[in-house]
Amino acid sequence: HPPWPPLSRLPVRPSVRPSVLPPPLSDMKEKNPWHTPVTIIITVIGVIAIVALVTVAVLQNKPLLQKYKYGIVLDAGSSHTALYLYEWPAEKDNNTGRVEQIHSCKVKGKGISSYASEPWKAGESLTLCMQEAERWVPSKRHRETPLYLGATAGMRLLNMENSSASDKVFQAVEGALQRFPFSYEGARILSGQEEGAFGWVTVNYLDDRLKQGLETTGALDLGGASTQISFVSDSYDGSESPSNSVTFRLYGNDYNLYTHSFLCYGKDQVLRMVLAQQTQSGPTSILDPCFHPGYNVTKFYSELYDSPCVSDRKPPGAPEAFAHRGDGNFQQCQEVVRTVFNFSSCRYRQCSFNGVFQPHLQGSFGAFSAYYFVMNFLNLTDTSIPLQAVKEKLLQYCATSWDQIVQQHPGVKEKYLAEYCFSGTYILTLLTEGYNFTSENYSNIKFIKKIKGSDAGWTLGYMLNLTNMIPAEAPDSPLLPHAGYVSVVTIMAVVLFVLLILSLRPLWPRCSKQPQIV
Ligand SMILES: Nc1ccn([C@@H]2O[C@H](COP(=O)(O)OP(=O)(O)OP(=O)(O)O)[C@@H](O)[C@H]2O)c(=O)n1
Ligand SMILES: [Ca+2]
Repeated sequence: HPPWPPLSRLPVRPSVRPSVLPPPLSDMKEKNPWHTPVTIIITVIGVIAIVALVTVAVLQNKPLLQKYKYGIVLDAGSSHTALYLYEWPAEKDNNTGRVEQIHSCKVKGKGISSYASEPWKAGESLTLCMQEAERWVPSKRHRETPLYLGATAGMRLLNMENSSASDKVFQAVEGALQRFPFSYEGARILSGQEEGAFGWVTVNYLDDRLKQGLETTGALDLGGASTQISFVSDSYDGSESPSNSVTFRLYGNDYNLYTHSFLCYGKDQVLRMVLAQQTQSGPTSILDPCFHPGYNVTKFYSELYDSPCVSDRKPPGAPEAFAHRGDGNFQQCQEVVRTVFNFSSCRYRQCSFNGVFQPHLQGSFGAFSAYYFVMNFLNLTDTSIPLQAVKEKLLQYCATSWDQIVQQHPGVKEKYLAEYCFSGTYILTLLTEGYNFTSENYSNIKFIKKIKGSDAGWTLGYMLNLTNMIPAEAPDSPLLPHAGYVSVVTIMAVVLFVLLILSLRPLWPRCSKQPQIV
């Protein structure tokens, strides 16, 4: 017998709550069983505990207000100086923290070695970029921010030629840098090996290859006065030609790096050598296959031969100047460029050129600085283009008249513009005939400027080394990534809380009788 009348006998009321349901809250005689002081207190304490636990977990592992440290490196190259500003999370100097370039500044004017006769100007030239760095680094970090200056081939040559002049340039630079509130850590000339090795460290650090112990990428750097090649080859253990060997232990891995720096083989000095080759007899005019037809500029013998790379070849009794005229012939240009390489003697198993040992090329390569400027200008950074097609493109480009070139590139400095035919030819010849890249492995080269926002070059590797930012051994990695850790703590806290509530069941107020049907 149903406790209530059958549905058909219920009085029909328009859209009303069936009377079998509990009455509205206001009608209820009993309190909600969860609204007792005990459950309210437990809930509040539980929620506070969970919030506290999660907050501690988050704060403990990752300060919400991330603090950063900074480092500044000045790259005093032969053709120009550039300032690089790096930043990294303050707590993680030497393991998981990643160093990033946050700013760079190109110093106006030429490289510091060009101020040999007026050294104070070398120091002065750095002021604007240094003031910029002062604004970029938060002032309370100024004093602890290390500042380094490294000079490369331009100062190497000046030091060889006139060491007191190079000392004076350094004094001027030092004086200028010490006026800034940073922690000045010195200015010096890097050796060719350092320049090559630190470029390699930079490329592989930015690619995350060192920390992960992956196969490394070789580094090809082309400057104005020297060029570097650095790579790891299984066929090289350092015993053959030890002067080319640099060993590192980084993140628990040993690396035996082959590196060589060719002084005078940066593109500005090679151009001098190529011009020296064409002015051996002291002519008043030359027709240069590496320059565009119609190019015609007066050049001075005294300026051309003012470098240790060519000074001993100055033709005796040469006139003051010569007309440098372009002929635009890639093949003939390559022939002249070849004359700067000496392939005749090698006392090792194998050599690149000038009797310098080079192991078998291995792996991929990143080619940066002037390699990139030139190949990017020529639209030839894509190395999947067959070598033969690259040569054909260059052949066409070199044959284009100077008038047309100037017209087609109104925004490019004429000094740069005039030299891309020569530079492209030199790069191709250096890679294929100097270093022995072939049409098969040419595509292993990548022409790059930046990796993940930081410029490829020796500066980052140099700073990482001097600040001991790459540990020899792999850092202990946390069991869980931060997000996983926080999730686990949260889930555990919620589970514990529910268990607590359940365990307090005996204390729960008993559910009262069903409300009566009215
Ligand atoms: N947009 C640009 C910028 C630079 N260059 C050329 O690139 C060379 C300089 O390359 P860089 O790597 O800056 O050389 P440095 O560091 O100054 O020289 P080094 O490393 O030999 O000391 C110079 O010949 C310069 O004319 C270029 O062709 N196009
Ligand atoms: Ca350089």
